[in-house]
Amino acid sequence: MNQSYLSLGSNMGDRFEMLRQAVLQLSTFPSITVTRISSLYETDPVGYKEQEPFLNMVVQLETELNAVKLLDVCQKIEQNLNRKRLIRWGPRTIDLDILLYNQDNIKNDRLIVPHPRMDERAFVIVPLLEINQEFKVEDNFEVDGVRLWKSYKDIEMFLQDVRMEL
Ligand SMILES: Nc1ncnc2c1ncn2[C@@H]1O[C@H](COP(=O)(O)OP(=O)(O)OP(=O)(O)O)[C@@H](O)[C@H]1O
Ligand SMILES: Nc1nc2c(c(=O)[nH]1)N=C(CO)CN2
Repeated sequence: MNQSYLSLGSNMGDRFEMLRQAVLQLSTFPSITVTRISSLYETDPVGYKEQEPFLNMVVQLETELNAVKLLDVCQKIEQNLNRKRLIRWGPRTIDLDILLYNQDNIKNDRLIVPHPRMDERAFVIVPLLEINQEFKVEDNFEVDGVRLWKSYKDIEMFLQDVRMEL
């Protein structure tokens, strides 16, 4: 069995519902078990700044899929949730990135793992540290623009939560 961590982010439409649907689709995929979820964080946009704040979270999962197959699933979920992306690092309904896959270092034409930009992204590191205390951060790591938005006791409580957010 393989363990992986994914980063999820949304800043278009009903951001909460996008995250909830993405985790629901992951958790109902046959060879994936979502084992932990972080809290949800509201985060200032990084990279391209002229856009709405994001909701971000990180999930831990176990899977029999190899990393490229897992990426296929992530991209399928992005399509299902109607992701449209016009600007690099710009607004999106949902983004799923593979942060870690076991302790593997992967580099091929579709995938780089660990995710090459994760170390500099507080919106990734803060939720990741919440569910993976073994992850080592750089000494000068700064947390800026990341605010706790909502926490859940467990995955079921998250999946059952229904709210309308515009
Ligand atoms: N670890 C990874 N997780 C997800 N996609 C990756 C990874 N490494 C490389 N990729 C590739 O990156 C491509 C572009 O991904 P995407 O459009 O989500 O980028 P982005 O989210 O805008 O930017 P960033 O990669 O900085 O988060 C994907 O088609 C995928 O093949
Ligand atoms: N706060 C925040 N900023 C971003 C995000 C994101 O998920 N959260 N995703 C990006 C593209 O990967 C670019 N900038």
